[in-house]
Amino acid sequence: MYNIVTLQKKGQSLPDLTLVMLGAGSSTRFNQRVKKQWLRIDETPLWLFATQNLQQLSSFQHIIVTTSPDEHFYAQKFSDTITFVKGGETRQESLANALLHVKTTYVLVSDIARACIDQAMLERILDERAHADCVVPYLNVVDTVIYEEQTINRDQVKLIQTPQLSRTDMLKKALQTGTIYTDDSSAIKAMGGKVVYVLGNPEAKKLTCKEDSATISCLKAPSSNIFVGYGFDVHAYEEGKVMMLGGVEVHPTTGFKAHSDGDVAIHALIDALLGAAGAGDIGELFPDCDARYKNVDSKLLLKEVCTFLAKVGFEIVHCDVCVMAEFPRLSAFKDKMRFCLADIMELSPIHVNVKATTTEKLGFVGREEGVAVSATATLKYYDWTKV
Ligand SMILES: Nc1ccn([C@@H]2O[C@H](COP(=O)(O)OP(=O)(O)OP(=O)(O)O)[C@@H](O)[C@H]2O)c(=O)n1
Ligand SMILES: C[C@](O)(CO)[C@H](O)COP(=O)(O)O
Repeated sequence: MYNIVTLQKKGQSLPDLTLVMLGAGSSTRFNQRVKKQWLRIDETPLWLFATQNLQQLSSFQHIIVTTSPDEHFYAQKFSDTITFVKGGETRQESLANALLHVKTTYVLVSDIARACIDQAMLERILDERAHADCVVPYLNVVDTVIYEEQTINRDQVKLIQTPQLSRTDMLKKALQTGTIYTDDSSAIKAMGGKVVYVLGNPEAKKLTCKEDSATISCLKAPSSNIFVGYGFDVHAYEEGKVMMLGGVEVHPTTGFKAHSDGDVAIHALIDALLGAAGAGDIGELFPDCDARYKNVDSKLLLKEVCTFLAKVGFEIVHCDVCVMAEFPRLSAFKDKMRFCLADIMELSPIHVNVKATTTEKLGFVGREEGVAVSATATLKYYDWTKV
């Protein structure tokens, strides 16, 4: 667990300040399987890297991170000192959700996509807090600016950055108007609040498209560590059902007792994959009390897990599945399972191994009460510096 409260503070201590990190975007313009908030900077996801960076520059009474609803359960596993709030459809909706939890007089709101904020820039912002409803960093424009076919005076154009410091009461009020603004200062200004502009920093550039990542200097490559996960699952036989194992039909009339299709091999494999990512277990993603998963084809669950792992920054390296069954005999199906699983995981078939064994008539497998499967999976971080 990352213990962010123990990181050393270099900067000002502002006990009446909450930090809100906005990280619930859909990363559409980044246009990669991995979402930009989950790029690993060495071992740390970008959203946490950006949060820790600000936390080292100042003290905050409370830290809130907005996450996409699908990634909320996973983000929570990284820290027990951060409050995680599910984001909304727009940046503003995510901010409004976070503000419900803010109790301090001031709130500093930052895009997780602006990860390289420096001490001097943050101090310029914090130093102005008594003089404005919102303090906002900006950059001057150095290029000619044409707006609707007309060249306009570039000296009157500002490029707006984050973090922005607002009086919490003003920001809460400003967001109640029903208009969608692309930043906090625009909402406060529209309400007649006082906005003070301080110089930002080109280094605080927002990571928007893939190409930006090479130009943002504080972002370091992901670690080359390999992560191993282990999964185990058991299902009892049930007559009158098709038996699915490893995505393949292996028996027409004796299947498994289960909420889903009972593919015990895929379930063990999913647990191994989630284990390697530190993402809990299959029940956290697909609860067996959820009607959506009644009789569900487990191949679809595996696909969903693969999409999730890619989104949060992982690539699958290799999987090994060991099926323990007295019945049916599986040697004729092992290769079919391997190819089927490899196809779903978009792996070369050589990186999926399927083994079958009996348990020499011992235990519940030996008594032909059911089938047990164990699986391991290895993952590595997606190397966004090489693509
Ligand atoms: N519904 C949203 C949309 C955006 N954000 C956050 O607001 C910041 C600015 O948004 P942007 O960088 O544009 O991120 P995305 O919305 O993810 O990008 P895109 O528009 O390309 O999908 C980001 O840190 C993003 O995660 C958010 O918390 N909730
Ligand atoms: C808040 C912001 O980063 C200031 O420049 C920007 O407006 C975010 O806009 P986006 O549409 O969410 O990228």
